[in-house]
Amino acid sequence: MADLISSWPNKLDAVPPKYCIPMHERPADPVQIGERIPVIDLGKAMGEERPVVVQELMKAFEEYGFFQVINHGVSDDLMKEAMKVYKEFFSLPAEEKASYAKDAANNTARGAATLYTSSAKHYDSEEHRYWRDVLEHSANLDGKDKVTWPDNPPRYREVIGSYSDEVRKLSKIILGLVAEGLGLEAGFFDKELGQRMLVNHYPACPDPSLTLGVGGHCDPNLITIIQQEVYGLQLLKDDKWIGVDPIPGAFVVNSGLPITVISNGKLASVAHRVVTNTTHSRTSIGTFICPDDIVGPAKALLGPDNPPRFKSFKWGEEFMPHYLSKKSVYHASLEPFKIDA
Ligand SMILES: O=C(O)CCC(=O)C(=O)O
Ligand SMILES: [Fe+2]
Repeated sequence: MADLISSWPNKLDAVPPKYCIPMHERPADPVQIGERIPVIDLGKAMGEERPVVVQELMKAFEEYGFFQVINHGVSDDLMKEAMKVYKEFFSLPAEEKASYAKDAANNTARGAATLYTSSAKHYDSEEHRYWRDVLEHSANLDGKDKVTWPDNPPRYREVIGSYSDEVRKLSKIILGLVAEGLGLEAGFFDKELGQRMLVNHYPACPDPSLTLGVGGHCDPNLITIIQQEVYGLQLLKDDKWIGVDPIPGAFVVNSGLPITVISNGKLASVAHRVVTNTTHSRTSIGTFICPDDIVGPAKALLGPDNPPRFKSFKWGEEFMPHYLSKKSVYHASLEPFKIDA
């Protein structure tokens, strides 16, 4: 059974050896925040300032692969309620959480809700663990998968059902702006895209300098929409880790590797990681929007001046196995699909 950190009976004074990550990955300064990533006011996207918002978003995805979004349409109450539900979930008794847990070495199952600690596939040795527990399940449009979701706290399915619907709407607005910014037809991303909830819980840690909540990686999906309230997320810009400070009521949005392929290299997917802290546990609610099964450079972008830089591939069958084996090497999972200039 997975050894959930949030189920340990006692608070520890020291980090157990298997949670101490290799020296070269340890965060030199876990609390650094530095420059602020772009903040986009989505309220302006429906009015005459829409072209400005499109430009801001494109610039953010080109330069940072990240932005924060405010006035996004998801109500504050729903966001607070979802965060409460997840915090309650992670503080359920160990026996109850154990019923969702599975072997950390085999955490790729699709569909059913699963709970696991994050063993670091990222390192040569499977011995290393990150300092987080993860709850993961699909949240698809037809709602049929709801029966596999947790039913405790008792309002879980109702609250997270509304939350995942609202965040899906937000993802469509964001992807519509991305399509517009790239010069693609408005409905380019307007499909029934897969959606997953991936919720991280990082307990307070006795020594953040020895651990990471999750190691540096790029996301394998199209875009990720993160709700956070405690600092911990950092992204790699110009070879330096910079922090993403939580803005109350905002979401953090980042572009995953398929966006780089679809945009034929124009938009970035940027490596990010999570540092721990000694005083607060941190829960982050990730909504992962997945691409269509076939991913390739958008045809409308290609021409003599912009030849394809990637081959098309099947996301689930061809890309994901590479991704899962090369996760720590940031963009390495795209290598087999690159076309040399
Ligand atoms: O906890 C976070 O803020 C981000 C976690 C993350 O990067 C991921 O789950 O892919
Ligand atoms: Fe991520």
